Amino acid sequence: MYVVIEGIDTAGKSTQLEILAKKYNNAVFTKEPGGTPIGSKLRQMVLTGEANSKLAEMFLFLADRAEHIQEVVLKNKDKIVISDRSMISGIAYAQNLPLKTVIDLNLISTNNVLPSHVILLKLSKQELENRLSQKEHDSIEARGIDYLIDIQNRMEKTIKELNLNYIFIDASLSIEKISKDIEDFLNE
Ligand SMILES: Nc1ncnc2c1ncn2[C@@H]1O[C@H](COP(=O)(O)OP(=O)(O)OP(=O)(O)O)[C@@H](O)[C@H]1O
Ligand SMILES: Cc1cn([C@H]2C[C@H](O)[C@@H](COP(=O)(O)O)O2)c(=O)[nH]c1=O
Repeated sequence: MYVVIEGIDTAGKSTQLEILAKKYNNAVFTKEPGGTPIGSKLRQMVLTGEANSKLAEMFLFLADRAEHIQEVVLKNKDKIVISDRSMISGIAYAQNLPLKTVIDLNLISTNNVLPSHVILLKLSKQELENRLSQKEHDSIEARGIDYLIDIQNRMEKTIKELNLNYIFIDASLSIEKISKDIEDFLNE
């Protein structure tokens, strides 16, 4: 089982992962970017805005993803792997390129491995504004509200385009209700 939890910045992914970690104590918890030693270095580079070129930035994420799939997802394919972000973020955040092109590049990076379960936490513009106002922004969050809402729409489109097994959850529901919906989805 390869489960991914997706959503734009502040959607509540870490909050739900903390709850999942208590329920699934035999699962492998991981993340993109940064789920491997090389990935940690790549994460630092992208989030501090070292790449000036958007294309270079996307290739850094793709490198992280290729290493992560080989070293974490495939090496634990007999276990439950639960990841904070995945190729869905990779496709959605690379919004300067056509969806089809980015999907193809991402499928190369994952060796065609797709998640078995996708959880997308969806924020309203108002709730996103509220949550972003309460934290310091990294170089991607600094791109603003409209940018992130566009990314969220691309996430939804990507999940449907790839015909994945998914649940979309309103991220402004209570933490407990979201967690229950996730548990039901994983137990289906
Ligand atoms: N269901 C919820 N209702 C209200 N606030 C929430 C809910 N879930 C999370 N939060 C709050 O929203 C903020 C962002 O949550 P969290 O860090 O879990 O998001 P994230 O998706 O992991 O963010 P990022 O991608 O930026 O790391 C935190 O202050 C958290 O306490
Ligand atoms: C995987 C991936 C991520 N991003 C962006 C999304 C976030 O702004 C950051 C990651 O930070 P988080 O604390 O882990 O949420 O990177 C991206 O632009 N492209 C990607 O492929």
